[in-house]
Amino acid sequence: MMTELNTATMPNQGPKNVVVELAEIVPQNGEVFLTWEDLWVTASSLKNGNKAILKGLTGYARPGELLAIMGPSGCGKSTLLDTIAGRLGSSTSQSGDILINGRQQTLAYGTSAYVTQEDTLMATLTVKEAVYYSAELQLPNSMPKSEKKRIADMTMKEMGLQDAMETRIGGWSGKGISGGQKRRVSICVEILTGPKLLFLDEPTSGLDSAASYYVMKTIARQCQGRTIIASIHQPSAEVFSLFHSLCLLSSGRTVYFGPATAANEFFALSGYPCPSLQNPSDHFLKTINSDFDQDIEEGPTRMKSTEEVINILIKSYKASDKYEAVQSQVAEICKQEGEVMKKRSHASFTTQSLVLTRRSFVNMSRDLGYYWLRLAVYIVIAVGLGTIYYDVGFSNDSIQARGSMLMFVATFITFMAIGGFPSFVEELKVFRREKLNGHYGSGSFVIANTLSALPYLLLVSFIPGAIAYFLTGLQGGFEHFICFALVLFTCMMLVESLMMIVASIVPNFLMGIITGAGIQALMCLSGGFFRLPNDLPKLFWKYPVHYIAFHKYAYEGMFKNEFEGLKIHGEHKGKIDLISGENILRNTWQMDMNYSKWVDLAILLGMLVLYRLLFLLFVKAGEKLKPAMRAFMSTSPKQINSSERPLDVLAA
Ligand SMILES: Nc1ncnc2c1ncn2[C@@H]1O[C@H](COP(=O)(O)OP(=O)(O)OP(=O)(O)O)[C@@H](O)[C@H]1O
Repeated sequence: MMTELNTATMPNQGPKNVVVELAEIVPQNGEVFLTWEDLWVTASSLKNGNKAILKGLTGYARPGELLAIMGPSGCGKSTLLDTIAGRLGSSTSQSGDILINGRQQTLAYGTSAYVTQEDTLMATLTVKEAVYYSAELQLPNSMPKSEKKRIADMTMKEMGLQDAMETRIGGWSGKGISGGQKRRVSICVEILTGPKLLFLDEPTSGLDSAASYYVMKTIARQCQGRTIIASIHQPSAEVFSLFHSLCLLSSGRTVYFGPATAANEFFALSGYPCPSLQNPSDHFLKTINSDFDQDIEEGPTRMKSTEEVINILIKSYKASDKYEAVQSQVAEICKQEGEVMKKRSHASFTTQSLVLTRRSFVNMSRDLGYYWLRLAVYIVIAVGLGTIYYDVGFSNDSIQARGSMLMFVATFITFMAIGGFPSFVEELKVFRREKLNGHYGSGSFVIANTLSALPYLLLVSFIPGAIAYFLTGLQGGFEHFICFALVLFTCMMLVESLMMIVASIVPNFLMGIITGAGIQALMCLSGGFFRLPNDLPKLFWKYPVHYIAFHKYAYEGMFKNEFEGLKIHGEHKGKIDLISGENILRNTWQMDMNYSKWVDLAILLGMLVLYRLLFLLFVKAGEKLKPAMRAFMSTSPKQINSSERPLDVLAA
């Protein structure tokens, strides 16, 4: 489509009629046209009030093109990407129109991918495993396994990862592949399915110039039928030549938006030509970087501050044919009201749950901090418990000893399940990234995490449990031991589930550990051991905390298991009396004897299901609440302080 535009007079340019080529703008085969108009983003803080990050940006991205967003550090590149990808944090508010194919619609599940600046990968997997698992998770069930493997191998090769395929990714738990290779793995797992819309936040950071070129070339090659938007810091001339369009930002304002090849001419016509032998992108960034307060030479004698130069460039852009072309293109795309985005076909829920279970199981087996370290510490503690309470006997004193030993197991051993929290938080980060990119849903993750943890939790509860149980000489019999170990196992799973809920609410793992520990401390205080049930203050501690705390049922289950059927050899006036365990439970520990230990175990299992469902609910609520909060916080541009509005908007 060709449109003739009458452009306004531009500094250093005479008025002219410009013929701008408008691309074919009817989206086909799930293609995506993305437009944003008068986009404002503000961050609000109590200390600094409202601060505009993006100031009235307008632009578009089309299928078959690679749009590069460039600008000095802090100019708003990531914010722009986050905003148009619908991922803006709730601490910011936005206004303006973002349309997909001319419609106000959300990106359908799995149609877009976002490679974030931070590489969030599973540190324990090798590159090959990470990409294979990702292919199995994302590609549809109808595709043969060999084809999935072929696509994964080809993509890894394209990303230059063939030599690192067998190396572990590594991370906080140990060194693995380099930062640049991680970047490439992150890109690799997102382009496996060829999403129709791809956002890349600084895909070349950490890469050397050759790797940057090859990675960007691979990305540019994916453009056919796809819309790709990448923020980039400092592209070499070769990388720059791969861009179709360029969006140049400075302090949240557009300095230039248009064909990448025409940017040089724009700078020259605005009075700031690129010196010969200088990389054009270096020149652009140097000219518009106001962070260092450098004056820019303008002729042999005149100097201008960077801020002045930026304002000149912005005015120049506003008066240029490029600006007109952007407005016309956006209007034209919006008029079309094209395709409604459809979900991409992907692996079934069962396949995703199974693949995730396998992946999580492998991760848990390789991450020492997840279970192995805990198993070792538990064994040491169990030996400690067993030797301190060794062969506890049946005397009067053994009542207190048995009670203390069981309380320690039900409270402190389970409390230490918190130790696996950092590993879980790392896994949760990977889940969040993959979930946002539509690799799978929250349900598969919760199921997979539960199933993969089962064997390890059985190990860490049964082995140390057996050591402590038999060394102490608690009630003999298989049934008694199984009940004791099952209560311990369920409590450990409950603590893990509690920590999962905490992780879904609290932003970082240090705060998570403190919060989780605090909640458990309150529950164990009201569990009925440190203060007997009838002595607990009625308000709050007894009703409701005592009944909500899983410790009540854990103590009851373990105590009933131990004391029921037990005969204690008590001494009364020099004579030996046999005291029944039931009496001790009723009178010494004030236990509710209206139901059996198995009911306590069943209540604990019910709580476990409830906790896992709550975790699922919190994860899902988070997904729904974020956009709602953003919509609630969205402001109209008029609410933004007028001093923040850019020159061009004020002038209009
Ligand atoms: N939630 C927020 N609250 C307050 N300020 C914010 C928030 N998000 C971004 N900013 C500020 O907005 C500006 C732009 O941030 P952004 O991350 O988009 O920049 P960038 O161009 O991507 O930078 P870099 O290239 O260094 O990654 C920065 O000054 C940043 O401090």
